[in-house]
Amino acid sequence: MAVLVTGGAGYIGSHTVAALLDKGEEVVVVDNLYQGHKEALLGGKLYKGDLRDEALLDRIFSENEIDGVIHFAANSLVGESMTNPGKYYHNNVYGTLVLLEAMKKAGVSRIVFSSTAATYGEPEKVPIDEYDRTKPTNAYGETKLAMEKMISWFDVAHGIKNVSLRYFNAAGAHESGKIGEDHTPESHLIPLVLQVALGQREFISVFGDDYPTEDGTCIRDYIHVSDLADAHIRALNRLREGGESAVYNLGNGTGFSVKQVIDVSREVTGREIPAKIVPRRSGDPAVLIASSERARTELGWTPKFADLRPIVESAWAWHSAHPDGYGK
Ligand SMILES: NC(=O)c1ccc[n+]([C@@H]2O[C@H](COP(=O)([O-])OP(=O)(O)OC[C@H]3O[C@@H](n4cnc5c(N)ncnc54)[C@H](O)[C@@H]3O)[C@@H](O)[C@H]2O)c1
Ligand SMILES: O=c1ccn([C@@H]2O[C@H](COP(=O)(O)OP(=O)(O)O[C@H]3O[C@H](CO)[C@H](O)[C@H](O)[C@H]3O)[C@@H](O)[C@H]2O)c(=O)[nH]1
Repeated sequence: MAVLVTGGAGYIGSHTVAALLDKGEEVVVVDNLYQGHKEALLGGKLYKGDLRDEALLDRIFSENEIDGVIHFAANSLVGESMTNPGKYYHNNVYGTLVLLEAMKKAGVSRIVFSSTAATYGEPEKVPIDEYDRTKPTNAYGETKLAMEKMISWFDVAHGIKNVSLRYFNAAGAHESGKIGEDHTPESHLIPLVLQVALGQREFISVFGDDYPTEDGTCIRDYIHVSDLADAHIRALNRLREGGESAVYNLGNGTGFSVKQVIDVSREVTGREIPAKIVPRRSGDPAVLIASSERARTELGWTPKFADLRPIVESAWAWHSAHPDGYGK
């Protein structure tokens, strides 16, 4: 039996593929390589193609014995989702519909889904737990919430059991040093800060220092990509054991400000890392911190990277050894 990983050549997907292979799982990947890199796959069988291609999905399910799906494939740039929401509904929501229909046809009844803290929008309280209100403030988060709900209705109607994992800020790289984060364009804080350390950018823009936080910059909950990978496998195994559908937050439960991220990166890299305060980026909540108690209790999940420094160290190990990522 194999696990189908959609978007498996992407950042979090490739780390999950690596973790599945370590556990001796057979892995099948579908990725159109829009953002992904075939070099990021440490094994498994790749179908290069689009999730929205019904015939391709039917072929993948008929050529392989799939017992569960881990679904990462999506577009995830918040800013772009605000200027081109149609792209997000088409790729994220319609893509998920095609996947679910193909699963239904093939009789595959387990899916672990990449959701996001963006489903909550501006939090009513921190830490955020799974019972808190979901009110996305951008089209990306709205499509992820729609995907979660669609998957739940396929459970009600067709018994497709599911776990939606709402992750906070993914960061870091694989311990082997072989795979890491390589997005074009890059929008995430830690890789951008490290690009400044590498001399590839002149300075890091700090999006606002007038937030109601101690140092005025936004606070986020950074979670290591390998800890995320581990949670996906635990979620899949829970479904294999007959567990009910569920939603879990995945974060460390500790927040770090943008300034703290820059300071820790200066310590880790020993480089100066110039920073410039620029206006706020629209749609950024001041503080996002996860309560992951439910994942800890029900999945037995404990993040190995509980502090920011080792997360930045692992990211730096990747970026300094691969300054051009996977290459052009
Ligand atoms: N990176 C984060 O901090 C973060 C936080 C919360 C949630 N997420 C979610 O996690 C998932 C993975 O994030 P990531 O940072 O690894 O992104 P990524 O862009 O690196 O990976 C997504 C992969 O999906 C592929 N893909 C996209 N559309 C496809 C399609 N129609 N058909 C086939 N392949 C397709 C891309 O080529 C890419 O390899 C996304 O769904 C994202 O929304 C990410
Ligand atoms: O050049 C930059 C980039 C980011 N930031 C700040 O750094 C923090 C982290 O920003 P990221 O873009 O790295 O991450 P986000 O918190 O915006 O987004 C992450 O969490 C979201 C959920 O809230 C989504 O899931 C999204 O995919 C995921 O990357 C934010 O306060 C942002 O304003 C800067 O100051 N300068």
